[in-house]
Amino acid sequence: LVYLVDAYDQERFAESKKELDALLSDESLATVPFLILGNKIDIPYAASEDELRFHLGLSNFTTGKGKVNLTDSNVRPLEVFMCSIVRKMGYGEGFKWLSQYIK
Ligand SMILES: Nc1nc2c(ncn2[C@@H]2O[C@H](COP(=O)(O)OP(=O)(O)OP(=O)(O)O)[C@@H](O)[C@H]2O)c(=O)[nH]1
Repeated sequence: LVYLVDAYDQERFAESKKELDALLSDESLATVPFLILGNKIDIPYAASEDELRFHLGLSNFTTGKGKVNLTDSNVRPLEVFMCSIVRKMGYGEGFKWLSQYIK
């Protein structure tokens, strides 16, 4: 699952968190890897990765970038990557991270 959040639209972080929480607690998605993309970082004052993680309540839930083997762990892969769709940057790393969990 790829969840794209506008990192500049801070007023809607609470709404984003609510939607994300609903997806995270959906039983039919329990084993689905989650890639959270924080978009629009080309705009000054967009939230940083840490800020976004905090506002989405993910500070203690991300499972690690790079190659992390979670096969026997019962832990759902979840990571935050910052990106700018208009600048064509950042999301490649995110999708690469995600691809290791797709069989
Ligand atoms: N600066 C910037 N603008 C972007 C980027 N990606 C998309 N946009 C612009 O954002 C606008 C659409 O984005 P949103 O308004 O967030 O679109 P949306 O998700 O359909 O809208 P909501 O459902 O209301 O959240 C367009 O004008 C895009 O050009 C980006 O990486 N940087």
